[in-house]
Amino acid sequence: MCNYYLAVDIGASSGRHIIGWVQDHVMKVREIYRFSNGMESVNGRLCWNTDRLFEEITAGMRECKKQGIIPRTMGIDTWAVDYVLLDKQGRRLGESVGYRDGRTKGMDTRVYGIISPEDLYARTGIQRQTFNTIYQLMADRCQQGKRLEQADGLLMIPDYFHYLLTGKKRQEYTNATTTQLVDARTGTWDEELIGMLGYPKHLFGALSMPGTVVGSLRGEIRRQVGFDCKVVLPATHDTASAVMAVPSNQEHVLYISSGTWSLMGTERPYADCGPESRGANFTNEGGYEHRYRYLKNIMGLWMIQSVKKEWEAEGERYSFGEICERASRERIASIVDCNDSCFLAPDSMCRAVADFCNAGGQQVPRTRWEMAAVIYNSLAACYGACVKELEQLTGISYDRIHIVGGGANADYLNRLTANATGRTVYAGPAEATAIGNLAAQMIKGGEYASLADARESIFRSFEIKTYHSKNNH
Ligand SMILES: Nc1ncnc2c1ncn2[C@@H]1O[C@H](COP(=O)(O)OP(=O)(O)OP(=O)(O)O)[C@@H](O)[C@H]1O
Ligand SMILES: C[C@H](O)[C@H](O)[C@@H](O)C(=O)CO
Repeated sequence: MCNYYLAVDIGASSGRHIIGWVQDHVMKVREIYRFSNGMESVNGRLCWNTDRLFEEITAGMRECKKQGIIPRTMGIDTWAVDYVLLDKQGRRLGESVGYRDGRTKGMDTRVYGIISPEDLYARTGIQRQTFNTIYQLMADRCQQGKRLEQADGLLMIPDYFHYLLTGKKRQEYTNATTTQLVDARTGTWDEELIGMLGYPKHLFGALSMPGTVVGSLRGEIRRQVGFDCKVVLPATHDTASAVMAVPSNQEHVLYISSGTWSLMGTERPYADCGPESRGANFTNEGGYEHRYRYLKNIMGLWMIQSVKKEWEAEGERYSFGEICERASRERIASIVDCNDSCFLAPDSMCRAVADFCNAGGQQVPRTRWEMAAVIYNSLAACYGACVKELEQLTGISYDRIHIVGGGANADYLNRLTANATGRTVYAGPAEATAIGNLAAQMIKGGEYASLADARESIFRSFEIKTYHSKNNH
């Protein structure tokens, strides 16, 4: 008899319930339930529909019961930086505004009036992104009257869902670091910084590490889903979970966690909060066992998701596989800077890409497939530049790149990446985030002795495709 574990992995574009178990030291997984996700406009703000997402979470749990698979433990991971405020009764206070909403415009200037960007980076090691929680909280303070002062609790999105499941409020460490309010050295909230910014201190409690037991399901949830189980914290930031599933125990490994975003970097035992890292806008996000994810956010497959959606609105529906394959036949050479802020939340991604090409005197894509080819080639070019920066900053030469996440399925992009970086690319597993989520639970459950043990098992359990570069570095 094997033990089942349930990972609920909710990305910015889709969520899924994945059941995992270990047999003869091999990890097996099975998808039980899948649902879509995306920000929705509420009163002119881009928000997450947390009520619907929670309904999807319990619907997937009911499906587990229906299939006769009762997990021993479960855990939820999601994207980072966004949060829910709670009132004194523990109810959600207002909407959970999504990171692509424009409310943080100008909030960085306000924060820098209180603390310089240099000092902020030296303390937290987190890259500057206009949507980090630190700036969102400033927007809350400046634009939402007394909402922040009235709040009795602040939970990041997965913490909020764990709370709805168990009634227990926990603030998980890996996701907390993306707020840009955690001290990179101590791994605890930077209370002095929080005080300087005037954020209510009672919102920031003790941080809990992945592997912590949150508790059992509340009675109401037990009745709804038809079973009880323990909720165990995974690395609740999806990127932290994905990196746990990078299938290698080599000392120096480069990875790209490729989904809505492309997170490219390496795992390190310490944070580098120095001026060179700040200048290159690398981040030091907190990872499992206080490892650090030294990486850069690259706009990622959001660009492809966006053009796909636009084409669908025009009545043309294509799968990601089809888009990728058709793009591979094109020869257009135009390249855009994927990290330009014009691609963060444009009204039309197609127009934003075309305008960028036009402004630089490059060929403007004329067809859908040329548009997709420009995006894939631009992402690969960005990865190529990022490898160089990483090698310069770390002083280490890397010979391989592991691509994990849904983007590992993008065959054409993998080939372009191998050529643009001059490195061998290993693509897979595609469900790395859910697998990393499961790994944290399975280590807690005694199935694996350590993260190294889990990674070795993941390497043997899932298909990993190899792409050799035509341009050796
Ligand atoms: N068969 C495929 N061919 C090409 N690309 C693919 C394929 N399958 C998935 N992708 C790419 O992977 C991306 C989805 O990644 P993933 O499923 O990890 O998304 P997500 O979980 O919603 O995002 P995230 O967790 O990063 O926010 C898609 O946007 C798509 O571009
Ligand atoms: C804003 C993004 O959510 C975040 O930076 C990224 O790490 C992520 O969570 C991708 O899923």
